[in-house]
Formats: sequence, structure tokens, C-alpha cells
Amino acid sequence: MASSTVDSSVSDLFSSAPALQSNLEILSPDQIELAKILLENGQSHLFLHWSEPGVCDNEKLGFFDQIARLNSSYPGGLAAYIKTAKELLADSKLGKNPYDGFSPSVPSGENLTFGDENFIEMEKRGVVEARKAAFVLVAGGLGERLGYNGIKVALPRETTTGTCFLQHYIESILALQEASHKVASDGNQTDIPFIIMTSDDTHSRTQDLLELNSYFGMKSTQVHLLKQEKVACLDDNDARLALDSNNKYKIQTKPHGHGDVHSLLYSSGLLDKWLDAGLKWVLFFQDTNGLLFNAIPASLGVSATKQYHVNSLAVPRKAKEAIGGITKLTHADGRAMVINVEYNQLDPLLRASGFPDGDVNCETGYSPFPGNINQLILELGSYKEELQKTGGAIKEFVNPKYKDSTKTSFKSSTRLECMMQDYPKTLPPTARVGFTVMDIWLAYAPVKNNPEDAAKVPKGNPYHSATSGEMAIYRANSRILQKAGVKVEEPVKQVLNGQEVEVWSRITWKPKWGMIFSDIKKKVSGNCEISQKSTMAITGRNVFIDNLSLDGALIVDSIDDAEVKLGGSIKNNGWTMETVDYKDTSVPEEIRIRGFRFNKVEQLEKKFNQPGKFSLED
Ligand SMILES: O=c1ccn([C@@H]2O[C@H](COP(=O)(O)OP(=O)(O)O[C@H]3OC[C@@H](O)[C@H](O)[C@H]3O)[C@@H](O)[C@H]2O)c(=O)[nH]1
Ligand SMILES: [Mg+2]
Repeated sequence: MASSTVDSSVSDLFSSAPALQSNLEILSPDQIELAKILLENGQSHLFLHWSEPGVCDNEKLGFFDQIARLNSSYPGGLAAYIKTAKELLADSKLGKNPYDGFSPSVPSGENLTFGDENFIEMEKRGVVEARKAAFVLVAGGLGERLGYNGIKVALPRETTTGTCFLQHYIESILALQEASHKVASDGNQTDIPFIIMTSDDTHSRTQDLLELNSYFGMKSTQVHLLKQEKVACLDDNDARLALDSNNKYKIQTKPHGHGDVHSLLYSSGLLDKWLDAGLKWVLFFQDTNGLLFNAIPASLGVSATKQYHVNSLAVPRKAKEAIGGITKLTHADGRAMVINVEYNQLDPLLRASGFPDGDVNCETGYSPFPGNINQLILELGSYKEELQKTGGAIKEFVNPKYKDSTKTSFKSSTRLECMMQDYPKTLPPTARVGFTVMDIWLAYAPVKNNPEDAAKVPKGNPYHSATSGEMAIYRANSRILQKAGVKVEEPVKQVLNGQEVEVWSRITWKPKWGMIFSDIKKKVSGNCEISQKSTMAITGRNVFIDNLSLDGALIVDSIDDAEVKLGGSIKNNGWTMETVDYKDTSVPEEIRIRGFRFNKVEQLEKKFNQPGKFSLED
């Protein structure tokens, strides 16, 4: 009889795990179903040490709570996870090249040059589109390379104003929203949604940072946190799940990577809401790139003009730099795609396919492959359609560290991982996938490396440290003002935390002061000059730089209804930079990782709290 066959196969199944079988009475039917999934997928070892019923029963129930979470948070559940893991581990053991059959070549994309006519046009178009955009920040990573104790988005983007990354991102989105509503012809005044993907490592601290600061001016309903779950670790090539060495009723877990953002967005139901609200674009970005919003308007303009389904932002890449290379991959069977090849895979791929020197610079001094900064602009309609097919699952990879060349055991447990930029891998050939290359100084300055590692970066390659990240803000702002006609003095070279950097005038402004170049140009007129030792922080909106000569520190704040002219000659002792060693624990961590702090010797500080027209003398 059919039913007895089922029963006997079920009891066969449980007889492979006698310690579990004797505990079935304490489990709910749902938990028994989960147990079946585990046994059917070669996980009977998980129960070897289970004690008799009545002993550690709470731990056993806790074990199944965790299994239920692992099962429901992965597309296709644990069975799918284990199946994929077995396949990928077998491929890895064989040393199979994930790009087998594909040959790499340099793709062509859109190149933007800051400040030229096309750039200005693209920025204006981007501002028009912005009110149809949603922003998604992936911020679930611990930042192990940086080693900072707090969450990365709470770090100051620069220490002249101390504004943290998250505040800057929110103020940038709000500034774009406002600018976009201003030019909207349809009167549509919807708020731009802002999604933050967190993980157990970052969730509560991200939430606290937002709440303690009243969401930095955003409506709390506009912000949405989606928490990614970790995935189960694997002990061996048979994808046996790894138990926690301190608690045999717990599975070890590790982060699955930023690729989770797609399945989380899909299951959140937000995509449908956004489509109903008339949105068209989803912009993804990472936790610590203080220059990113310099690049957003123009690249969104490119997406709209070219009608790209996928637009990745890129910058010229130095060989061996820890950023992925955008590569055209053409298969022997004719298929082709333009996709990020991750930095650890680019060199072996090139060597295996007719580039014997691997990842090296070409005559330009840069790698011929543009560097992926992982800022993706996806067209919402096609994105939703694709996720309906895939459930948001992204092609995964596994990177086990083997004990020896037999590749039979691992140094420590491994897990599957996925990356958000692998999204285009499942797209049909008709998809319009492109990329946009911009200047590094304008668009990319991540904070990823601790001072010690940064100091070891090969000369000429970017440091990607807290020091270089902050210096890049001053360089970009100085260059933008130079382009707008201000004589900003050239930088001096200085070694901070063992890294040689260019120190430009410390110029900062709020996003609402100027989001796009044409707006910034309107705020600058006459003969203006700013010396290298100067600091200028503008936090007001209607502040105009007009025949200003600055040699010192100038801090200006104003309400929106105050129109302020910054002019005349301002000279004071300013803010000096004092070096700080990263090992000096008497200095707060977020400062010492930069290698300097400001000594605020003297400044002209002005606040304009009343409506009206003012100048610095007022
Ligand atoms: O599980 C994770 C891992 C990472 N992240 C987030 O993803 C972002 C990127 O993480 P990492 O800094 O570890 O990424 P990496 O530096 O290794 O490479 C990434 O950025 C540079 C690009 O060139 C690479 O192609 C891209 O993968 C961060 O914002 C991080 O918070 C998650 O949200 N969840
Ligand atoms: Mg990483």
C-alpha cells in the first residue's frame, strides 16, 4: 500500500538518526517536517550528540527555531541551499573555472567628463528622473578590513563638519527629491523611498542612529530597514552543516553577501508598491563612498537617455585594486554579457584566457577593465519581472580555504555567498545592460581599509582608507569649485598614518547648497580665491560666493529664507591639521584612523537665522 511505503521510508529516514528519533515526541509536526528535510539532505550528523528526551529540550527546540529561520530566509529553503552547496563545492574541488567557455574582452560604455556639456545635460535629466527613484543602501557588512568598532555608516564622512555617511546620504536624497519636485511637470510630489539592508551585525545600531537623529530630516515612513539573515556554514565537501563548537544545538552561520538585497526586496512587497506609485528606477549603493552622490544625477540621466535596464557605475581601475572589473564575457556558443568580474577572480580569468600577464595596467596606467564601484541603477519594471522568475535568487559562489591540495577538508567552515552586482547574470540577451565611467576624484572614495593595511597598498593604487576617504571629499569639492571659476590653491602632499595624500583646502557644503554642477555654478561669481590652508563649511542653502578671498576658516550657516553673500577678504589663523597616530588610543577611534585632527585655532563663524539679504559684514 502507498501509505505504508511512505511510512516505512519515513521511519527508515529517522532510523538513520536514532538520537533524533527518540526525541520526536517533543517536536511539533512542523519541526518534524524540518527534521525530514535535514535527513533527506545528508544532515544526520547534526543529531549524533542529541541527549535523551527530557535533557536539553529547550536547546533542541531552539535548534529547530534556527533551522526554521534558515529554511524560510533562503529562496527554495535549506534543501536548495544544500543542493547548490554540494554542486559548487564539487566544482571548486575540481578547480572548475566559473567562467569556463567564456572569453573576456574590454566592453565599451558611456564615458562622462565632469563639467562638460553632456555631463551637465545628463545631470539635469537625472534630477528630472529622481522623483521616480528609490534608493537602496546595502549596509549589512561588518567592515572587517576596516576593523572599526561601530557601524560604518555612523563614521564621519569628513571631520570638518563631522557629518556621518548616513546623514550625508539622507540629505543628498532629500536634496534630490526637492530639486526633482521643483522641475516636475506632473505635480507629482511623492517622497523618494530609502531602503537600508542591515544584518544582525548592524541592524539595531543603524536603527538607533536613525532614531536618535530623527531620521536626519527624512520622514520615518520614508525609510525602511530590511534585515538580511546569515546562512548556514558548511564543514565539508558533502555540505554537512557546521555546528557551533560551543553549542552543539546551534548551527554556525556567516553572512551571505550583499546579493541578498534582491530577494529581500522581492519578498518585502515594496516593488509592487513602487510600481503602483509610478516609480521607475532603483538605485543601489554601498556603505562608505562619500563621493557617490556626485555621480548619481548624471548616471541616472544616462540610464534614462539610454533606457538601460541595468547601469553600473564605474571608474578607471588600477590593476590589482580591490574593485571588480567590468568585463565583456563572450561564450563559445555566442552568448555574451557585460558583467562585474570580482577582483579576486579577474587575474586568474585573464591568465586562463589569453592574457598571460593577468591583471595589469595598460598604456594608460590603468587596467583596461573599468572598475566597478557597485552603484547599480536598475529599471524597476524589468527588475520586477526578472525577480518574479528568480524569486530574487542570485548566482552564488563558494570560496573554501582548503587544508591541503587534496581539497578534502577546510581550514574553517565555509558558506555560500552572493553579490548584488551578479544580478544581470540571469537576464535574457535582450536586456539593455550598460555602464557609465566617471572620474575617480569625482565618484569613488570608499573607506574599507584599516591604517596598517592601507599603508601597505602598492604605490599609485588608492588606499581606500579613512584618511584617503576624507581627503577625497576636499579634493572633489576643491576641483568642483575650481571648475566653477574659483581659484582654489593647489594641494600639498602630506603623510598621514603612513599614507601619502594630497591635502586640499577643507571645503564642504550641504547637498541642498548644490547637488549638480549647474546649480553650483550659479552660486559662484566674481574673482574668488581660497588658500590651501583654508577651511570653508557651508551649511545653508542660499549662500553665494562672490568676490571672496579666503585665507583661514569660514563657517556659514543660514536658514533657507536668508540670502547670504560671502565676499571680501577674510584672513584668520584658521584650523590647523595635527597628525595623530592610529595606535594612539587616547584619541577616539573615528579620529585616529584618519591620522589627523583639526586644531580650531581661529575662524569666522556666521549664523543667519532671520529671513532677508545678508553679507558677511552683517
Ligand atoms: O553580507 C553582506 C556583505 C556586505 N554588505 C555590504 O555590501 C557593501 C560592500 O561590501 P564590501 O565592502 O565587503 O565589498 P568589497 O569591497 O569586497 O567589494 C564590493 O565593492 C567594491 C566593488 O568593486 C566590488 O565589486 C564589490 O563586491 C557594503 O556596503 C557592505 O555593508 C552587506 O550588506 N551584506
Ligand atoms: Mg567584502
